[in-house]
Amino acid sequence: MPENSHWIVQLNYKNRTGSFALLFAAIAVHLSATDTGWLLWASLFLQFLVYPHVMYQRAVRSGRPLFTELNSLLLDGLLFGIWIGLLGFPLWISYTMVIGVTINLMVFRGPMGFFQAALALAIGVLIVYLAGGAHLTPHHSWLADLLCMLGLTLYLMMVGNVAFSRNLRIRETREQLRASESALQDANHALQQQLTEINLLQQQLRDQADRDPLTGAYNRRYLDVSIARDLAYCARHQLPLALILIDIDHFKAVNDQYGHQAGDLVLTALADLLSLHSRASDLVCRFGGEEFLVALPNTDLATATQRAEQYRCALAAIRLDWQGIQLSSSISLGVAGFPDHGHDMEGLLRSADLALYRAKHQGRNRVEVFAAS
Ligand SMILES: Nc1nc2c(ncn2[C@@H]2O[C@H](COP(=O)(O)OP(=O)(O)OP(=O)(O)O)[C@@H](O)[C@H]2O)c(=O)[nH]1
Repeated sequence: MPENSHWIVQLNYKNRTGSFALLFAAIAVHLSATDTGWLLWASLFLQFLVYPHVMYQRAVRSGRPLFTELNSLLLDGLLFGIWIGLLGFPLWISYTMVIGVTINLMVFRGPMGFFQAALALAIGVLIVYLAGGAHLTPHHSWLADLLCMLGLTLYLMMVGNVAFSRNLRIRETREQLRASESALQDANHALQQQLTEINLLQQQLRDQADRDPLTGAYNRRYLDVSIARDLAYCARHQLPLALILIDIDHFKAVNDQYGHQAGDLVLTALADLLSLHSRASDLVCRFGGEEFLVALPNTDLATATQRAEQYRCALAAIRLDWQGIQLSSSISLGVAGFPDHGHDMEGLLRSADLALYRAKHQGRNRVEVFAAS
């Protein structure tokens, strides 16, 4: 028996060989009470002892075993109809055949199977009738009836057992599916978390690429991209834009006197202060060593000058604690505005730098606005 043939083919083979053998015995008992010719005996032998094996070989060799098997069930019905007609409708034998064929087809085809079984049986009987062989002699033989009852009972028990084991298998499969689904959900959840972490890390990396690591202010690279965009926007909408260039006064002296780390403290404090006194749309950038630049889109010169003054006063007012020493610093600031003092980044920066230069030369700790001289 090939192991890889369809399970329905296997099942029907077992079912057919067993139940046909019992039917053979029942019909043999039934016929032994009558005067039966050798042809009928031979037919009985072929139908119930040889036919199941032929049908099985046919299904196994078929490219569509399930389809072939279901067709064989219809053929069973037709042949059973012929036997019922030929035997003169013996009660238990007929009943066993009708129930067997009907249940077999209904298992695989539902209610449609019932009608197909009824049709196949009826055609079988009709063939016998048309051939003139039909007669009604439903006499009883208790042994034949007993064999039929036994066969039918065994058959129904087997159908019930198959239904039970298939149902069990379905339940197990469903549970396995549920477990896999839950594992998949867990994996999906973990993946989502990893994705969120990756996004966060990417965002941090982007931020790090755009910012100065010491002060957290934006770096020159970011400024170049951002200011070009802001300038284009302000030019298109005829809005002002101001730059404030800021330089810490005598910063070298802080480093020399208190050390580089004290200088770092001043730089960080200034960056924090600039961010604190700026709008979200402003850009605070560390421009060089101790130089910062604030870009203020949509801000006129007067407002920018006020802001620069605000920065200056705020730094002058704070004292930074460095190892018990109170550090104080001042800044000089140069202010330039678009479009009056330059139309591009270079022009504006040059103007702001000149204003800063003047603030330094006029005594430091002051704000100067660019003025063409
Ligand atoms: N602590 C610290 N110092 C820095 C950093 N970057 C640049 N500097 C120092 O900043 C100082 C800048 O000095 P200068 O250009 O002479 O300017 P200044 O001493 O501020 O003098 P004025 O600008 O003329 O008032 C140098 O000593 C640099 O070493 C930094 O990241 N940390």
